[in-house]
Amino acid sequence: MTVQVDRQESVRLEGVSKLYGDLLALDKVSLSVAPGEFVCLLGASGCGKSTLLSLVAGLDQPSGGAISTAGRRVAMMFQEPALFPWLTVRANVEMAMRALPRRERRAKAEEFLEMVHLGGFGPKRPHQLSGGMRQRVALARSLAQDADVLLMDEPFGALDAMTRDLLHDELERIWRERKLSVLFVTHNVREAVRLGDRVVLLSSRPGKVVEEFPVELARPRRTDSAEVATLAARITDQLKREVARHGDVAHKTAAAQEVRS
Ligand SMILES: Nc1ncnc2c1ncn2[C@@H]1O[C@H](COP(=O)(O)OP(=O)(O)OP(=O)(O)O)[C@@H](O)[C@H]1O
Repeated sequence: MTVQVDRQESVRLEGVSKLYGDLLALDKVSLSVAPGEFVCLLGASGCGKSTLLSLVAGLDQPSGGAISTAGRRVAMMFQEPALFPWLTVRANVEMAMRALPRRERRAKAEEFLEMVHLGGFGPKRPHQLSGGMRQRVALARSLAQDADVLLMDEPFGALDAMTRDLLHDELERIWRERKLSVLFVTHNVREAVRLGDRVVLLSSRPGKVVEEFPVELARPRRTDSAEVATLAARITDQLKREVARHGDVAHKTAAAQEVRS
């Protein structure tokens, strides 16, 4: 099934379901991301957030429904930077641009490293960098794919709070400068409110969109501000209600049967 995407959407999911054998991971999820929009996806552990990103990235196929990225280039970034340890930082970024001539590739890699504040670190190896710096390299590599849509799966989940704050600032700047559409998965409600134009809450498995929260706070925001804390508390309450519903086996079985039939 194909899905029409209008100019106001970079990514569109319509009634997307995903079954792994008997396990229904996603149940008729409909969601869209506008060009230049930053959408954060929250939900209990195992509710299908990573599954959703991998479907949008085309790494796997949905069992039902349709997904479109309207021909836009999509890059994905994971919690682990997954750099090649035997290559230099610059060569890791260059890997994303193998189609370009060597000289151009090298110049662009330097440009992307500057963008993430790692100018001068190109000749280093990943093990010579901190965790935050390695994640910056991964971000530079994603940007080097010349993507319009950036899918981010808990990219800062393993970092300390201070490093995460710095990376939030950098990601926000790059998102604005490059007019990216971002779909950002996190467990951290404050992080979602700090970054998102919109926070989408998925139910416990099978994942379904239960509520969307527009974030109308001025940018740049501070993770520790009262405004962020207030909205984060509201979202957390709703998230807790979803987690509490997790034992609803009858509902899950019925939904799985419906997708299969
Ligand atoms: N390739 C797979 N084969 C079988 N089951 C899978 C596969 N990938 C994910 N699942 C299952 O699908 C469900 C959703 O997993 P997924 O990783 O998408 O959730 P998540 O919301 O990203 O979880 P977390 O927040 O813990 O990272 C889980 O029950 C998981 O065990």
